[in-house]
Amino acid sequence: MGQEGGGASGRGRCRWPAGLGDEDGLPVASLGALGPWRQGMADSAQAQELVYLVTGGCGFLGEHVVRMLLQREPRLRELRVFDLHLGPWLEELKTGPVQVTAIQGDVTQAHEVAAAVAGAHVVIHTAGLVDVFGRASPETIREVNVQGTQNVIEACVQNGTRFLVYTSSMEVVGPNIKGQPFYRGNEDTPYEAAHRHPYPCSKALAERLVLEANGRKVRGGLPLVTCALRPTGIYGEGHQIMKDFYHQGLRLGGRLLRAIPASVEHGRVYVGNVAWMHVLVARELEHRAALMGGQVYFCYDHSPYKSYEDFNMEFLGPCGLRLVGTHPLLPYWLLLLLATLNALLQWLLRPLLLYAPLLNPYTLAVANTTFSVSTDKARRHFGYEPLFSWEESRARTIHWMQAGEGSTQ
Ligand SMILES: NC(=O)C1=CN([C@@H]2O[C@H](COP(=O)(O)OP(=O)(O)OC[C@H]3O[C@@H](n4cnc5c(N)ncnc54)[C@H](O)[C@@H]3O)[C@@H](O)[C@H]2O)C=CC1
Ligand SMILES: C[C@@H](CO)CCC[C@@H](C)[C@H]1CC[C@H]2[C@@H]3[C@H](O)CC4=CC(=O)CC[C@]4(C)[C@H]3CC[C@]12C
Repeated sequence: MGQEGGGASGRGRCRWPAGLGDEDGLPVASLGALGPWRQGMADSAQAQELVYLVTGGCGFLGEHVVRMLLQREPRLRELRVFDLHLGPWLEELKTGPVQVTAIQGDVTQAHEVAAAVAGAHVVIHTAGLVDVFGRASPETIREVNVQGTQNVIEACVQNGTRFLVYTSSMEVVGPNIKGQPFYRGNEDTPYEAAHRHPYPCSKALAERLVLEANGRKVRGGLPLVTCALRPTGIYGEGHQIMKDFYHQGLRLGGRLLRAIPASVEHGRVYVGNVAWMHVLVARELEHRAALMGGQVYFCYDHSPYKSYEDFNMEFLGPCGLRLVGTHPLLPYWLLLLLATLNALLQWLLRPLLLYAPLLNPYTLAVANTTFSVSTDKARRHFGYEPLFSWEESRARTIHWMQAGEGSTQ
């Protein structure tokens, strides 16, 4: 099953596995009066029968998915949390009615993945190496993001697990190497998805593998049903880069210097809503396999369209920082020079130490290119509505920022 329409497909200059057809014309879901959330709640009298596996369940997004599943999936019997590094917070979840099983493992190790998947009904695969700063080698990024995903798919097939949700990324589409804007586009918007950086290349390859696997026969003969969610830049409780900016601002005496024009629009989405979308998709894949199988969905909510820096100020402002300048304080050519110098320094210092600042030519290009989404595909296909309003998402993020050490309030 291919994507709906033939638009922003993520088919770029990375090396792709064998082609996948682009089928179209799927019927639009009619959800009736009850949205899926309320249907789920109505299900609460049902037996707790399902086993879910969340890979990367101790990461920024993964933790929110784990907590959301425990709160909003009444049919859950066992929740397996698989991660390279297990968080201590998992312990407190083990006292509830659902069996929470922590599995320390590596997605690049096929046998570890297979053991974790055995007996699971649904896999939510969020594990990934999120690195646009040159911390890891391209080979490692590929190994974790592409081979790790292939291992997850094979484990589903071998074990008879039928439902697989993959956390992809907007980066699968863009911004592309030409720096072309993607302004409030949707899943069908035509856009040349051409990448060179290892992270978007790896996410695009992995997404392709997941979509191609839709319809494969799993053990027992039934078809695998897969789909991919593409978050834009995620923010919320646990967002490390937001904390990095906060500390950078403190070092600069409570100021951040504007580097990117305010007119460059960035799509951002609250982590609680991204987690909610994963939970809903996982639940609805079973009932709407023909419609949703092999599909991609951007993750979206009611967060406002703003530049990356102006958006961050929604949270950093209440923590006592201010953004200096209505226009970039440095000309773009100078920023690019600094970014290039950073990349050169990283290369020179690599034998001695890891130098990986936020600014490099790739992050500058992403921050400086409009990429925002406007779509209702998730609502049409599986009744998604954001669980958290913008006001609530903002308040929760500010609360988390202020509770952290070093807050100026
Ligand atoms: N942070 C963002 O703005 C966005 C993230 N994404 C995607 O969402 C997913 C989650 O990202 P975040 O939560 O932000 O990153 P994160 O780094 O906080 O979480 C990733 C988790 O995967 C685990 N992991 C890494 N390598 C592993 C391996 N070999 N085996 C098992 N576990 C491994 C890490 O330990 C970590 O807990 C990733 O797939 C990422 O590509 C997509 C769009 C935007
Ligand atoms: C030029 C600097 C001046 O302040 C600002 C640099 C900001 C960058 C570190 C970020 C700007 C855009 C971010 C990326 C974007 O949100 C999309 C992403 C999707 C993912 O799947 C992973 C994370 C990221 C690549 C995200 C990373 C940080 C930025 C490049």
